[in-house]
Amino acid sequence: MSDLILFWHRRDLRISDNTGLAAARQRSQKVVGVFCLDPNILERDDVAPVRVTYMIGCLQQLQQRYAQIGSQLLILQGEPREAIPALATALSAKAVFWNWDVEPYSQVRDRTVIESLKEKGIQVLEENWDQILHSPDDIFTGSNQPYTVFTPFWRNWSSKPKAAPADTLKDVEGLSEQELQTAKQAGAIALPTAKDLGFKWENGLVIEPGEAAAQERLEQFCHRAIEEYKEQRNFPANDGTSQLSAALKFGAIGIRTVWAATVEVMENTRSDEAQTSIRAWQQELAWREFYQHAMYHFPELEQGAYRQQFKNFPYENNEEYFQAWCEGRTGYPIVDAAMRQMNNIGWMHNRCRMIVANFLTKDLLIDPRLGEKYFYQRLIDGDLSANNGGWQWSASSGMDPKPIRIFNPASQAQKFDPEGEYIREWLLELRSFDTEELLSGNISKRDRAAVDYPDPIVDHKIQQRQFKLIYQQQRGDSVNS
Ligand SMILES: Cc1cc2nc3c(=O)[nH]c(=O)nc-3n(C[C@H](O)[C@H](O)[C@H](O)COP(=O)(O)OP(=O)(O)OC[C@H]3O[C@@H](n4cnc5c(N)ncnc54)[C@H](O)[C@@H]3O)c2cc1C
Repeated sequence: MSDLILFWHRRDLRISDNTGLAAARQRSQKVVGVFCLDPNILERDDVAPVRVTYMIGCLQQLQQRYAQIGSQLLILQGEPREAIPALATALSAKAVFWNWDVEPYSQVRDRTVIESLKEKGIQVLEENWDQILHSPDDIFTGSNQPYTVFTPFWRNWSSKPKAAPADTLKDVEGLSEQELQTAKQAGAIALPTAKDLGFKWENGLVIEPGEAAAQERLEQFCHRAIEEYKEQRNFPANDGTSQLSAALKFGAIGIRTVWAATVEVMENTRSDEAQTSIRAWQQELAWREFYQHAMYHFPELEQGAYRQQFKNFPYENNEEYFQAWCEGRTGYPIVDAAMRQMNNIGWMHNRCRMIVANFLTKDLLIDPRLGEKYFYQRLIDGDLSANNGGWQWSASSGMDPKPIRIFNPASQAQKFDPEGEYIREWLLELRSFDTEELLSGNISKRDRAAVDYPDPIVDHKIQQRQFKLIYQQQRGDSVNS
């Protein structure tokens, strides 16, 4: 009889191209999955109902995948440091394997689980990376330090060979009926719905959960859009990006599979333009890793600004302004359209994420941590490292060096939504206005009142001057806009 290995899934909700799972299968034929609904995560006040709904959908699909190959995915609910060792002990598991994570909470949690398992004589697989192409300890500067600037990171990271996708789990043995009973006694439960867990999301999912849907999305994107990515990626009204972020966050797709797909399209195209686009998309995957490595090496990023002059920045934090920003009622059409997109579907285009984050921090003078949390409460793809990196980049408080960027909402709209399609899609009350009015925001008080659309809550020109002044007082640096 084979030894039982439990594989603890966390943000790798798939059986294909999963490095830890493939390692478990190499060790034994009897591999059973487990997922733990962790109150330390689910009871935080920044959990997005849409994200939990997507995650539960991925877990449903994963249970089906395990059933198809003759094994099971068990669900636990409780403190991982108690629930995982209790299940492993009850089932006399030889080992518990899982993939490593960069997030500060995961690092602490995993150490307590390892301790508890080792005390019970159960083996673990340590330091196994799966969700990134290179371990954070593999990409260092010449002086052996973590990178704090993206471009040299990218040069180093992109020059390194990438691993091929890991073997898909197959030919496995699951638990017997009797062992399943034991698992239940040790805490295994039926998979709850998001609603059972107290999360209400009624707007449907714009991104279909699960491994098969993620694979299909990747194929579709690589079939066509990736070759036009550089051109299309900045226009929120167009379907020019992959929308793979939720799948990458929860690991519904393996990063090696994603990378291999980009290499394949690169090999099959001779057009310089297409190759530049594919490279641009690969670079986004590198940004994702840059932020994950940064979170691993500098866990204090979770608490706030990286740059010294932003650590005590005197943000005004006007509550009414913050509320208006959250609701998409600032009176700036491109900002409001973007916020309503996120509030409605739980996803926002990258260009718009940059616009609204810039607006909150530079025009409304509100602490980026408030915006970061609001995003996390709403996004289907909410990810600590990417969200923190995006907010710090937009607030100019992060690792990227000067210049300080101040976006003008009207110029952004004119450049990236030139027909006003995106604004019209999300601001129904402004649908019949002229494009010029939508883009510039030059709409009379009377016209605004007639459709119950607010006046601008601040004046961009005044606010940007104010921001620059405060910034210069803090440090005396120059500011570009
Ligand atoms: C303020 C702000 C907050 C953000 N919050 C998140 C977040 O919580 N979760 C998240 O996944 N992304 C976040 N991003 C990054 C980016 O906006 C999204 O990854 C992207 O919009 C997702 O759409 P896509 O999958 O179509 O991206 P594509 O353009 O197709 O990019 C492919 C993949 O690369 C990664 N990626 C792309 N851009 C970035 C980036 N700038 N930083 C890190 N990874 C990137 C994502 O995994 C994405 O799926 C944020 C950006 C900003 C400016």
